[in-house]
Amino acid sequence: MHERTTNQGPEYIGWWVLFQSWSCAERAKKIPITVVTAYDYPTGLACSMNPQVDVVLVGDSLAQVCLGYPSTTELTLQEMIHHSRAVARGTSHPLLVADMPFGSYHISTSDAVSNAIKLVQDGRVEAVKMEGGAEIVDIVRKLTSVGIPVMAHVGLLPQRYIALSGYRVQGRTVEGAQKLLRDALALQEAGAFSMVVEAVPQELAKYITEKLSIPTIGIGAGPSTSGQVLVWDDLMGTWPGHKAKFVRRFADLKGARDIGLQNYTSAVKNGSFPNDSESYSMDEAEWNKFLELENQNA
Ligand SMILES: Nc1nc(=O)c2c([nH]1)NC[C@@H]1CN(c3ccc(C(=O)N[C@@H](CCC(=O)O)C(=O)O)cc3)CN21
Ligand SMILES: CC(C)C(=O)C(=O)O
Ligand SMILES: [Mg+2]
Repeated sequence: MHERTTNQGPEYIGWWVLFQSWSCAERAKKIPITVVTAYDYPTGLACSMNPQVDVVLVGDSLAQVCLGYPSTTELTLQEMIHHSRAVARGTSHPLLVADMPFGSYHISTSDAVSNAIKLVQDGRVEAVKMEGGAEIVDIVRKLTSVGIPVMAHVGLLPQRYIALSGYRVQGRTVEGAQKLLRDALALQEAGAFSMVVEAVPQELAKYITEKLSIPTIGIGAGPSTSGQVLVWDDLMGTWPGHKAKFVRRFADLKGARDIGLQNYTSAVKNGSFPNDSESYSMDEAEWNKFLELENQNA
C-alpha cells in the first residue's frame, strides 16, 4: 500500500499537473500549495496519509534538526541520499523533492548533474531543490534538459549563512529587491518548475509571485506566495533551537514526548513497569519440572 508509485495512481497529483496548472490565468484563486519537510520513513508515511500535503521536501535542514550539525553546510550527499530513501519508502502521493547539499552543485555543471542523478536513482526523489540566483542558471537549465525538475530557492540562502553574515531577511533594500526579482526571473527562464522564497518582505514576495508564471513556495515570505513550506520540527514543536519569526507551532510534540519519556523512566524506577499483562508466563507444570531438575543437579 505504501509502495512508492512513480507518477501514476488515482490519488497521485503529479508535479506536472500540480505546477503546470498554476500557469493559468485563475491561479490567484487557487488553493495554496502545502509543502512540508520530512527526514525519515514515519514522517513520509504521515505526509502520505494526508491528502492536503502536495509536496514533501527532504530539506537540508536535516543537518540541523535531525543530525545535530551546527549548519546545513556540513551535510553530505550520502547523508541526504540515506534520508531521502527512507522518506521515499513512506510516501506515495506527494511530490518528493530533496535539497542538493552544499557543495554538490557548485564544482561544475557535470558534477551537479551526476549528483542530482544520484539523488533521483539512489535517493528516489522526483525533483531537486537548490539555493542560488542568476549564478546557477546554467545548472538549472542543464538539469531541466536531462529531465530532472528543479525547484529553485531564493532569498535567505542558509547554505551561505557565513557570506550573508547570518540568517537575515533578504531583499529589504531597493537594490536587494531588484536583484531578487532578476534572480527569480532568470531561474524561471532557465526552467525551474517552482521556487522557494525564504525570509523576504511580504510585499516583495507577492510582487515576485505575480511576475512569475511558476508557483512560489514561501517561508517567511508572507501569505501571498503560491504555497507555504515549514520545517517539520518547527511546526511540530520539537526543535529546541531558535524559533524564527515565521515559525508557527501547530503542535507540541516536544511536550508530549518529554511527558512520555518521564512516565516511562518513572515506571521503571518505581517498579510498576512491566506489569503482569506485559510479561510472559510459563506453563506451571513445565516450570515445576524445570525447578525439580535444577534441584537434582545442585
Ligand atoms: N529548524 C529550522 N527551521 C528552518 O526554517 C531552517 C533550519 N532549521 N535550518 C536551515 C534553514 C535555516 N533557516 C533559518 C534560520 C534562522 C532564521 C532566523 O533566525 N531568522 C531571523 C530573521 C532575522 C532578521 O530580521 O533578519 C528571525 O528571527 O526570524 C531564518 C531561517 C531556515 N532553515
Ligand atoms: C525550509 C526549506 C525551504 C529548506 O530549504 C530546508 O528545510 O532545508
Ligand atoms: Mg534547505
